[in-house]
Amino acid sequence: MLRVENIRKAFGGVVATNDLTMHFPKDSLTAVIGPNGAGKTTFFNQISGALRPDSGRILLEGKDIVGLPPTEIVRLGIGRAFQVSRLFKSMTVEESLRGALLSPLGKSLRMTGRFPLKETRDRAYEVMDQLGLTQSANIISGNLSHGDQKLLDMALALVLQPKVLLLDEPVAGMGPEEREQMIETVFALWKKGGLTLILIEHDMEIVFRISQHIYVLSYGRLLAQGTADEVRHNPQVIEAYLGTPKEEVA
Ligand SMILES: Nc1ncnc2c1ncn2[C@@H]1O[C@H](COP(=O)(O)OP(=O)(O)OP(=O)(O)O)[C@@H](O)[C@H]1O
Repeated sequence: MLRVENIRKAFGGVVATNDLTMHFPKDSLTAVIGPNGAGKTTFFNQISGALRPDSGRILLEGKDIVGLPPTEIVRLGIGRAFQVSRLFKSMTVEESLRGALLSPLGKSLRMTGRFPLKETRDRAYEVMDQLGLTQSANIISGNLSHGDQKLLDMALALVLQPKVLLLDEPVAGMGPEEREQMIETVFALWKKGGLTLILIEHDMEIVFRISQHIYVLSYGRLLAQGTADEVRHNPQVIEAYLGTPKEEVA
């Protein structure tokens, strides 16, 4: 579904992503982890088109998307929910979602037939149902709890029916209960099928629990990859996180 080949991005002397090659098969759930400053956000920024790689290719279903504007990348099927919610704070949840569908981008998706629904309301409610937001349909977005704001953030990406969804730290800043709920929601969403999910997350317990495949970055490079068990016991990963190869991560 999505393949990045040798992407490199430097900021002055800092190489934030250094020759990264990764593959995200259709309908997979993959986590990208790494210590602070490893290059995770820069990696997402390149996929979503916010940053252009200095070199390398990003192939979505075989088409190189490097250099395309972010709106075009969304139109091609890559959605992103942000670490910090960017919401229409003064609109209700339903209005926000319908607003996204009525935006030029939403309209163009509907017209190309990838989004065949005539009624934006139906689509808005479908996504609210999926994420457990229906009861909050009439609440002003700015008044939602932190967890529900993150759900709305995800809903705004989902309402446009992405093929690939980038989730940037979905449980950041949440208490244990909210965190559990969010992970269940994300996992159920992915389980339903039809979505290739890529997750940046600092909470290792969650990453190890739900990911099919994990890529570990360190100083912009791919340090390790594999299943949860492979990564958890990888001495290089343990060293990168704990500074000592003697103990195990988590
Ligand atoms: N716009 C920028 N200008 C200069 N340096 C940057 C910029 N963005 C990122 N960097 C640097 O690139 C490196 C990778 O940063 P990035 O934010 O991608 O890491 P990260 O893995 O997402 O970190 P965190 O987990 O702390 O969010 C860091 O050294 C960071 O200081």
